[in-house]
Amino acid sequence: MITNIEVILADVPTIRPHKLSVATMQSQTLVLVRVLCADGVEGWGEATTIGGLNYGEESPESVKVNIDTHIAPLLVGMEARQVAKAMAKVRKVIQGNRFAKCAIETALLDAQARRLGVPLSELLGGRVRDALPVAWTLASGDTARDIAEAEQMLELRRHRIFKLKIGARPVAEDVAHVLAIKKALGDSVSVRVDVNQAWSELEAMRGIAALEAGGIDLIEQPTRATSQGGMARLAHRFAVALMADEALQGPQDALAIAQAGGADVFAVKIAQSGGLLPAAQVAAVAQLSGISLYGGTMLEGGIGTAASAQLFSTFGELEFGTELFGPLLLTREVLREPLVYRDFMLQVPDGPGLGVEPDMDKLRELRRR
Ligand SMILES: O=C(O)C[C@H]1C=CC(=O)O1
Ligand SMILES: [Mn+2]
Repeated sequence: MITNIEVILADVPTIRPHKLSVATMQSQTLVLVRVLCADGVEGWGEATTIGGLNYGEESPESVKVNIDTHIAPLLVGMEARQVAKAMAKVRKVIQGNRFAKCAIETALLDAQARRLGVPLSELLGGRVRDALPVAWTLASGDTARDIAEAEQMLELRRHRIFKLKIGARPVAEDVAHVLAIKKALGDSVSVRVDVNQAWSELEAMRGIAALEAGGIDLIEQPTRATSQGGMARLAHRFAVALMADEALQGPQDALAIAQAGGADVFAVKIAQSGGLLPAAQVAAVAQLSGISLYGGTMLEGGIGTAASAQLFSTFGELEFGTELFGPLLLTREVLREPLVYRDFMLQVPDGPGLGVEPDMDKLRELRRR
């Protein structure tokens, strides 16, 4: 039986300012959900988002209030082993709130997988890989600093895929910044950009043409998430891969984008999809439609990152890799044993459930009061 659900907010500074077109992050608010069950098993999930309400429509505080006030009372007293039944109730009664639903579903699945003594991946169809390629995001805003940072990552053998956050500056300036970095790093690394919806369709036509000519491998969410027609026209026009991120808020969007030819690649995000199982459906739509997969992040800490890794390990095809570097952007670790990044890959934890343990002493110190 589910006996208690607790939501913890923890503010953790980032290792450097992280500049997106919608916000500059100096810290990240981790939103952690802990589900306690009568049989002594507990499960954890994460609902971390980016930049308060700059990026999405749920804030850390709204997730906490909505779980505490509306979602937890629905679940306490229900059978903890019946995860699908519990989530069906939440999905029937609660509109929206995809991040909150994801954290709850993750925690219930974590508990159930621990009970069964299997890694969470095995409840999601079973893993086909034990390590995932991980991109690093260069977002200091400074070209020389970004190049130095990328060279350091190559040296450490931590990342050889780099995603650049652009869209805050005029198109020509952003293009010059990206191409200078591409030129400095050479052809053995993959350089990609994320515009976070900043461009108009006309700006996108100019920007993408220049980036494609400069050897950039992937263009993420160049235009407004709501402009599905625009993305489809751009995807039709250019050979370089275009990826949907903010436009993908679950399986229904996945189906509509696939039918409209509105992307070559899907950034699958567990929270943005509304949970691990809806995210698996997003991936299934992609695979059935000939759309490539990429494992996205909301810059979560170790718990959400482990949950994402458990799901992405089940994807048969993962052509563009992942960006599960969230914990590496944070100055504090919340796990007892940090996730392992080695040889450009994140090792998918293989213990029961998420395969990671939160450090309660560190959380007590970091949590908001
Ligand atoms: O993809 C996004 O839009 C959000 C996030 C993921 C990596 C990063 O640097 O920001
Ligand atoms: Mn993105």
